[in-house]
Amino acid sequence: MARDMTRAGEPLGTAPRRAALRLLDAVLRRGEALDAALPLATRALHGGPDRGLAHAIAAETLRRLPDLDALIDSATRQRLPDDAKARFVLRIALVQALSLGTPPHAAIATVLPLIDGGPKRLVHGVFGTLMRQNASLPGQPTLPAHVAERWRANWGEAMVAAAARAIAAPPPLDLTLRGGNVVHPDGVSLAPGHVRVEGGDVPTLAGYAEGGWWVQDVAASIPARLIGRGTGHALDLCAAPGGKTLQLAAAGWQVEAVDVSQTRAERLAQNRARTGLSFDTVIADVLDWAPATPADAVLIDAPCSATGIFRRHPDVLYRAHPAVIAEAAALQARIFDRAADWVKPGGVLVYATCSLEPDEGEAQLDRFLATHDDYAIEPPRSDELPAGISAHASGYVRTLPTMLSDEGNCDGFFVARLRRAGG
Ligand SMILES: C[S@@+](CC[C@H](N)C(=O)[O-])C[C@H]1O[C@@H](n2cnc3c(N)ncnc32)[C@H](O)[C@@H]1O
Repeated sequence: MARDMTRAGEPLGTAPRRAALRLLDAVLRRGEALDAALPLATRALHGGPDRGLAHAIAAETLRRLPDLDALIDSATRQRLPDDAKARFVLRIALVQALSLGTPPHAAIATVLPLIDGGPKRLVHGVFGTLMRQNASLPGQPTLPAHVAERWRANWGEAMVAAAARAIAAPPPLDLTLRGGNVVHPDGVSLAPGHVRVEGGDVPTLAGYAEGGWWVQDVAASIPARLIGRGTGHALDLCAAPGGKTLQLAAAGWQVEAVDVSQTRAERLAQNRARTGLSFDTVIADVLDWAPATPADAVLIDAPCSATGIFRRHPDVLYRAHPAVIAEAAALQARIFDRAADWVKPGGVLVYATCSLEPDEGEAQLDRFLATHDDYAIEPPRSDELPAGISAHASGYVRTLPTMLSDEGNCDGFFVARLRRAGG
């Protein structure tokens, strides 16, 4: 039976803060994904609101980490080690008081029990000093230095500034529409079959139960847009939870959706049931598996560092180390090469990653084209792309945080469409 982690004698509300501490520990010390750590870290909490609070505290701490640490360092004579529990607890107290609107006395009272015999007086003292100084967080968050440095080197200063601005505010919610007359919340449309809404609790939004739409960032809708409408056989490789599978099925294709993860494939099944769209699912490792026949269209949404989705998943900023990017890039190259054999002559191959790292995008395309002379890049027409997004001069699509800045930005994606010779 679930047990509230608030222990006897602790202030009410300590339990979600303890769960937030566990989440931060999972991400920052063990390199786990925030969402993957959520079930275990929050398993003893009663109900959704406490779980939501724990997640919100941890996610906001990750969005604000360098600025929170700078405040902590300004108020300690001896720098606290990065992994000191006192630093973790201070981050949680400060982010609540300075960003989440928690009254300071509640922010500190609910974290002090987490110190467990540690330097409570130090934590209390640092927090009190900063509150008396009217400490505040900058309007534009500071990105972790190693990420800012890498992105500056690859994309320039304007991209780093745009990324920092983009992480400051909750991103809008993009919906992909199934087609026809479907019920959906009001919003702004940046492309056919797309609507951007302000956000909210997804299952309560208009039309969710009817299954006429699904959540998918506008940039994430580009890969399937570049395959377009068709009635032939389409392979969707690395398909779960299925945003692109649903798009392809809605566009008329006979889709075979392949993913290695049984758990994630369950999300594919739920999405199929809710939208009423039809497609086949295969649970397999694409490095071992092969289709029975080549397909008219193949979409690879390759596993990657996911740095392009840092707005909704700020933990990627702390997990996507160079070694992780290099490992993902090696896997992407293997999947890309295998999929090349699964496209019919004259068919189309779309390669995509939700990454802001050229090694997972531009460099993959260069390597592929240098080793596959039966493929040529097929640049998108402007009417195939959402408003405000254009193709790179080399014919692929690269979305960056500098794009759609007046509309609420978009995820970072790399998408290339290739046509196989013959047919
Ligand atoms: C970027 S996500 C896919 C998102 C999905 N295409 C969508 O639009 O909802 C990458 C997926 O690749 C899957 N994956 C990773 N390695 C794989 C492999 N070797 N074979 C098949 N699927 C793999 C993961 O389970 C994950 O679901």
